[in-house]
Amino acid sequence: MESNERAPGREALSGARRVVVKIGSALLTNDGRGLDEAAIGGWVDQIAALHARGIEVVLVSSGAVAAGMARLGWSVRPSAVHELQAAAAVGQTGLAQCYEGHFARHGLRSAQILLTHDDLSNRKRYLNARSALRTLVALRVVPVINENDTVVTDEIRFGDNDTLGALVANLLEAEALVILTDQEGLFDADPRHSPTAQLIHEGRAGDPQLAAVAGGGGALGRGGMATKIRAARLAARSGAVTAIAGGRQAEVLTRLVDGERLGTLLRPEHAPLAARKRWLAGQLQVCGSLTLDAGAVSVLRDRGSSLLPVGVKAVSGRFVRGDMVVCVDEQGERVAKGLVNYGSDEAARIVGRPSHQIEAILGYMEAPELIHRDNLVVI
Ligand SMILES: Nc1ncnc2c1ncn2[C@@H]1O[C@H](COP(=O)(O)OP(=O)(O)O)[C@@H](O)[C@H]1O
Ligand SMILES: N[C@@H](CCC(=O)OP(=O)(O)O)C(=O)O
Repeated sequence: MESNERAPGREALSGARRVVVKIGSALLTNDGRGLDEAAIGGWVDQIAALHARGIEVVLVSSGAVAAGMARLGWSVRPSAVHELQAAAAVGQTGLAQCYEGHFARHGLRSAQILLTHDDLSNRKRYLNARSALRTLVALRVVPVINENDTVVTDEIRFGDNDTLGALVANLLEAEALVILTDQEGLFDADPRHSPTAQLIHEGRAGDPQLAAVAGGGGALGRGGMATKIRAARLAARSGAVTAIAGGRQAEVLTRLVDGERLGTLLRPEHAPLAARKRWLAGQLQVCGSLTLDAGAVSVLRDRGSSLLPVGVKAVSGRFVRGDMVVCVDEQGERVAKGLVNYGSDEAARIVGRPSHQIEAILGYMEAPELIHRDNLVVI
C-alpha cells in the first residue's frame, strides 16, 4: 500500500477528538546540544493545525534534562540524582518558554503541568489533576506535561515519558496516544543493530510477541521501544489506540490523523468503555454507600448518565473525594459503584439538591455531579 493512502483500520486515529502526543528526548534535543527549537516549532505548527480542526491535543514533552545540561554547559548526562534534578529544573524553564513562544505564533496558549507518579496513583490528586487538565483543554489551552523530575526519587519515578503519556491518555480518556520518536515506528528488531529490520505497521496492544522485539533506548532517550509497547498496553486500558511514529517525518501528526498508514498502530483489544469500567469495577475498595431515588436508578441504568446530588436520598459511611462508593436503590439493591467528587460530609449536605445550589451550600463547587459517568460503573 502506498504510504499516502487512507489506510483501512486507521479510523481509530483519524476519528480521534482528543489526542495525547508524546515527544521523546531522542527527538527534542539537538544531538545533546540543547533543544532543537526549529523541530519543536514544526511539531507545534502541526498541533496548531489539529487544534484548528477541533482536535484537543495534550502534549507530553521530555527534554528538560537535556535542555538543562546544555544551559549548564554539561556535555555528559550526569548520573547523580541531585545533578539530574538540577539540570531538569534549569531545563524545564527553557522547554516551557520554547513551547510558549511557538504556540503564541498561532495565537494559542500553553500551560506547564509537572506530574509525579504519586499524583496519579493517589485518587484525590488524580481527580484534581484530571479536573485541572480538563479545564485547560476546555479553555483551548495546550497542556505541556512532563515528569516533575526535580522532586521525584528513583522509587516513585516514571523514568520514561512513554508511561506518563499512557497514564495521561487514561486520565483524560483520550482516544489516541501518539508517541513520536527517532525511528519510524516499531520494527521487528532494533534498527540500530539490524539494518534489515522491517517496520510493523499494525498490532494488538498487549500482544506478548511485541515485547520480544522491542529493545532499549538510545543515548538520549530513556525507555526505548520496550516502554512504548508497555505504554500502548496501559493506554489500551482506557480504550486508547497508540501510534508510534517518526517525529522527523514531514507533517507526521497531521498525516496520522488523516488516516495515513505511518508508523506502528497498536489497537486496544477491548471497547473503550468496557475497559475503563472493568478497571473501575475490579480495582477499588468501597468506602460508603449512596441511596438513589427511582429516577436516578433509571438514568444510570438506561442512559449511562452521571449521578447528580438531586437523585440521592441518603449517604452512609465515611469517605473522601475520590473514594469508591456503592449506589443502591431504595430497596437496598446494588445499582452501581463509582468514585465520588465529594466527601461524605459534603455529600450529606448536598443530596436531594439541584447542582446549581452546591456552591451556595458548600461555599465551592468541585463538580456539578456527585459521580461523573466516566467514574461510574453499573453493576
Ligand atoms: N524494535 C525496535 N524498533 C524500533 N526501535 C527500537 C526497537 N528496539 C529498540 N529500539 C530503539 O528505541 C529507540 C527509541 O527509544 P528512546 O531512545 O527511548 O527514544 P525517546 O526519547 O523518543 O523515547 C530507537 O532509537 C531505537 O534504537
Ligand atoms: N522527564 C525527562 C524525560 C525522560 C525521558 O527522556 O523520557 P523519554 O523521552 O521517554 O525517553 C526530561 O524531561 O528530561
